[in-house]
Amino acid sequence: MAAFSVPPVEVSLSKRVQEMVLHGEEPVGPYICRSGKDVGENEDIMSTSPVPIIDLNRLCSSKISDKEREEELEKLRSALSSWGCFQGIGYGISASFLDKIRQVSKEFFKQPIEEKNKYAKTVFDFQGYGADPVPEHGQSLDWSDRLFLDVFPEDRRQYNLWPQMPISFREVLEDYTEKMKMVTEITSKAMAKSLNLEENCFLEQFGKQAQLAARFNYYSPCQRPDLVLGLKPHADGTAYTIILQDDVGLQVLKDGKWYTVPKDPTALLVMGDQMEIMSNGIFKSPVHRVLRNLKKDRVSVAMFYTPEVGKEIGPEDGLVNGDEAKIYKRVKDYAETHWKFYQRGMRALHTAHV
Ligand SMILES: O=C(O)CCC(=O)C(=O)O
Ligand SMILES: [Fe+2]
Repeated sequence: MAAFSVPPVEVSLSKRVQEMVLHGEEPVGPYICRSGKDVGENEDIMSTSPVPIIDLNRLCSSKISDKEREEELEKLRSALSSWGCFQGIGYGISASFLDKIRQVSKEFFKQPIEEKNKYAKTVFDFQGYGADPVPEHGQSLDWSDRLFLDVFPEDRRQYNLWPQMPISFREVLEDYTEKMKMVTEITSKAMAKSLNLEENCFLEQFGKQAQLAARFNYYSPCQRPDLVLGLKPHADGTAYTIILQDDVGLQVLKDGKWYTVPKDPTALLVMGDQMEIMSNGIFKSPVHRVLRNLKKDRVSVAMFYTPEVGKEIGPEDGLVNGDEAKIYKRVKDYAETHWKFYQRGMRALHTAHV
């Protein structure tokens, strides 16, 4: 299968965008529309989308009948094999806590650049404040502000890069990390059960030291949302990513059409490439992007969940009948392979095909 290729963006535009971000400028003038669509495309941002909602409480609670549980599992399987993602609710995390993590994220980004630059990273680093690593000449850059922090295993934390302001940032992120560990456990088990597999099989593949990294994204209001994207079309190289948003802007591609992920204060969106590999292609990993908004800013927290460093993962035995049926092979550190393609605006899933 050919790699998914996103239309290249002019090198000059990429450079210009980065310079403008640094100087807090807004885009004006005849730039190429980065989504390749007509001006005014953002009008569909408010359209309601049928991105499936899965109630995880219905899968875990003893008060739910077997029939209802089966129905929810079927819904989950169908969501992941058609949309490749779902909005998860019922994880048992309070709305007020989710508001807290959105709040500290926004407060961090609203600070003056000098304050944020205390946590600045170089263009070669992953962790810290600032744009993605930029080794590729002409790599297309996103119109967003970012903070990227490894949060689990704990020895990967670089606390010197964790913001000291707002004052509660560290405590809230530590708490959020614990909650996300619980979310990955519930989600991985639910995914396995939806495929009639032993519930721990995916967790065992990821390993006990599976990694979590938080990417805080901030998209300021933009005078020309028709000209720039907050985040270019891409898929995630993670086992799966868990996205918390405070407003609309995120869109997923399905059957050639972009759908806006609705705003739901307690929902966590789940999607990622490695689940496609481990489910032997039954689940799909969707391409997604983020649009900018004329008047409102937006914050999201993407928690990247990846297998332990150096751990091989592959299609579950229960899903393949002999090697012929295998669509994907076993891979190791796929997220790194993915990253190299991502920087060139491409997908990496073809590298995992048999
Ligand atoms: O901002 C969002 O909602 C999406 C973020 C995302 O796709 C990413 O960080 O990979
Ligand atoms: Fe993403």
